[in-house]
Amino acid sequence: MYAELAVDNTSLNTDRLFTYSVPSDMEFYMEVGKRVLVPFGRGNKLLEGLVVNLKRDLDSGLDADKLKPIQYVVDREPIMTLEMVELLGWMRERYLAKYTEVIKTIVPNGITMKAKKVVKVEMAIDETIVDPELAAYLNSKKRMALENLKRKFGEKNIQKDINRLCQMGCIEIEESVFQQVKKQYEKHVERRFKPEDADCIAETLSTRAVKQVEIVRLLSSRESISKKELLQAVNTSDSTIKSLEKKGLVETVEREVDRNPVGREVAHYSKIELNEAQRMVYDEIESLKHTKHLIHGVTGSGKTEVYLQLIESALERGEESIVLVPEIALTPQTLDRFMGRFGDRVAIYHSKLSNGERYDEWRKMRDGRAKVAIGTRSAVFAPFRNLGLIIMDEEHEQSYKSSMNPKYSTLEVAEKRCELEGARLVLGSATPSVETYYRAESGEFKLLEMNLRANENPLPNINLIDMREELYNGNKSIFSRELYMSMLEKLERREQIILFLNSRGFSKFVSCRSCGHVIKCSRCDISMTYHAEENRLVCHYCGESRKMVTECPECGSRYVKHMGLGTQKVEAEVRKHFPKAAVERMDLDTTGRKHSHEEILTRMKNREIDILIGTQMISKGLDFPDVTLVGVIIADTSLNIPDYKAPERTFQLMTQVAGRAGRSELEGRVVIQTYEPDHYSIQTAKDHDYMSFYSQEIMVRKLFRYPPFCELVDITVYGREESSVCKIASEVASRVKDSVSKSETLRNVEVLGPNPALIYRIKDRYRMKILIKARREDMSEIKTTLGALLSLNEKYAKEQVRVSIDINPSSII
Ligand SMILES: Nc1ncnc2c1ncn2[C@@H]1O[C@H](COP(=O)(O)OP(=O)(O)OP(=O)(O)O)[C@@H](O)[C@H]1O
Ligand SMILES: [Zn+2]
Ligand SMILES: [Zn+2]
Repeated sequence: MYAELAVDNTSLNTDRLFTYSVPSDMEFYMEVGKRVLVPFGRGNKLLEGLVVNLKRDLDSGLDADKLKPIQYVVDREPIMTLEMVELLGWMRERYLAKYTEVIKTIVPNGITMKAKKVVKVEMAIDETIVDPELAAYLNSKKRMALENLKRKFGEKNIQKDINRLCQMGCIEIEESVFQQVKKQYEKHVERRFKPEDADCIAETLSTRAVKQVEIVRLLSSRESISKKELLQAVNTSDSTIKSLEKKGLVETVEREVDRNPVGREVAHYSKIELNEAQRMVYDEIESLKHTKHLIHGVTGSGKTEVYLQLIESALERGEESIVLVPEIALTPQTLDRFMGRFGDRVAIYHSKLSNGERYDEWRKMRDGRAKVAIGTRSAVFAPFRNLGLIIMDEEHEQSYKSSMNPKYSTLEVAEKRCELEGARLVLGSATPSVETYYRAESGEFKLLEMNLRANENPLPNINLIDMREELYNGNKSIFSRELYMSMLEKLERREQIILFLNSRGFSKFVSCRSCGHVIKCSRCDISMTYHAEENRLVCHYCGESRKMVTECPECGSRYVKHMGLGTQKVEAEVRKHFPKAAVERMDLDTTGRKHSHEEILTRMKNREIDILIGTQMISKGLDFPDVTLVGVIIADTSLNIPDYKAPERTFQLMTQVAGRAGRSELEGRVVIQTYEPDHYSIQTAKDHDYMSFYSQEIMVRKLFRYPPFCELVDITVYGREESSVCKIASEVASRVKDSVSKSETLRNVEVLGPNPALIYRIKDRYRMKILIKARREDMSEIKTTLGALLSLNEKYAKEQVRVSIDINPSSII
């Protein structure tokens, strides 16, 4: 038998499978998806590999005698199912990534092992031949990591001795594997008497042994208890337990514990009777297996309850479920609903978990103790074996696209996984992405609508305020009169306020404060970017550039500015104008500590905060009944990011933020301040009119040829030396252009660039971009060229330049 392995060798630039022979005594437990250790390269260094394929016959061109044998099998159970191994291969091709990169994405850090050198003592060491302390230590331990030995005695002191002992055959150095993440153990006290004997035992114990009696009584109703808990409950010390142990009534054992990633108790969250709209959606999804669904439901329509009940019915069938939420929506509120309904059958999975926590959660799923995984994008790889359902909430969110290799789209991976494993896929959003909605219209997803809020309250009324008029009328403050008055009113009624600042895109675009005109590129209809160093405006799509204007080309006003306003400034203004209100700010600065995010939300829930100021972080998932006013300080900042997705993002943000207001019986109000009240993103958001937004946006996409009407390939060339980056970027561009123009079939492919990236320099690295627009059916041919490009990275590395490729990036700035 032969095995094809993906070997974990980071120094290798070629990405292929390596063939090894499987020793015959290993054959019966060799399986695809298990990890093995193999000697690699000339030095026969012991490396880890994943079994991707098993074969009876050898491919021609390979010589059986020259193959090395596999040395160890690491896993007793495969770490990947056959379907996951297939997904691995698919991801590698789709995202032009390496095997090892994809494996490390699918299986969490900490599961992967590292080979370590271990010293094994073969025969007793005479203390006269080496340092006596070392000899004594070796003799007492028999086996230890070389690392530890070095640490204890110092590298220089032992090197000679170790070599000498090796030559004499007293010790041997071997490679061994250690699990990087240690399991955690906790002491438990177990009952060793029959519960019905408890009374009898209690009587026989000395009358002075009150605490012992208490423990016996406590254990009469349960088999075991953690020692810590027991000591607290009975308020006693170790010696009490020891006495009982001596009498053979209890025994202390070590038990493995799961780390608790939530770190708090969660209240039960009871089932809610579905209303008619929810019921229809639920029935539809339940009736069709193997299908993809899109729930388009307004904010507060009760999508979460539908998810919960779908999971429940999957559980009844013995199937597992994955719930994906965007990074910023993984709030305690969301978690509580799932944990509150399904308890410890829920595993949590996101980037903020420690390695140990992630390892625990992973095994909980793999071993079948958890049946529901909830988490951010990597939860799509939850190691379930009988997957029935993947739910992707807020389907349109950017954080579902990975920006690290493999640069995968969570939606695509979820689709593929559902196809491979015969599971249902359910997408949910109040503002589906244009691409997804387009696919739903064309029948690829089953479209399900929920148009009303679950509690039958109307959606909040949205007021648009034209900030140009405010200025015209002499109001230079960041609050329009309308917003100011509304805030006063709500504070008086002791209701809560959320102020939202769209932090994306500040200082980037240039606009006229009197007429609202934004400087745009003449060829791309995208706002130009202000480059302070050269005092110029540049279009990041086509490269057009011109001098920064001093007066508005539209109205001649000299009040042309690039914008700049942060949450801190907003907070200061709020405190100045509303000195009595309890104000809190929630942004990246204030939520750095591990649970600070939770703390702020808890205080919000407890009504200790009157005004919560925040960025994107507070735009979704929050369900506070007393929030009756949402104010958007400036809406259009995200509109002017030079990205074709800017209008869509703005519409989504406005709709989501507005959705935080008026979720209970109290009437909600939203005030959106803007310099571009006529833009279709803002107009349609005001009317809660997704369809109207979609139909305008899809026309723009078609006209300018953007997704869903093409696939985008974003090539970034970056490095420290500006001239090398530019040189290689044009080389890359002409390679791509060449292969496109030579091809018969690639006539519809456009290659744009090279152009400087929006953020031209990050951490001293210059970045150039090349953008390819292609049809989906052209992609496989293009990938040949792209693959060749990536293999040139080795050559480019000499000039410290790298090429990175992103298929359908979440933004192209
Ligand atoms: N059938 C129902 N009857 C009454 N109330 C309900 C029902 N279903 C859900 N709710 C309540 O309605 C509120 C909104 O529901 P939920 O948060 O699930 O909506 P959502 O569609 O996920 O909203 P968003 O997209 O804004 O996060 C919640 O407080 C929930 O408890
Ligand atoms: Zn103007
Ligand atoms: Zn342009």
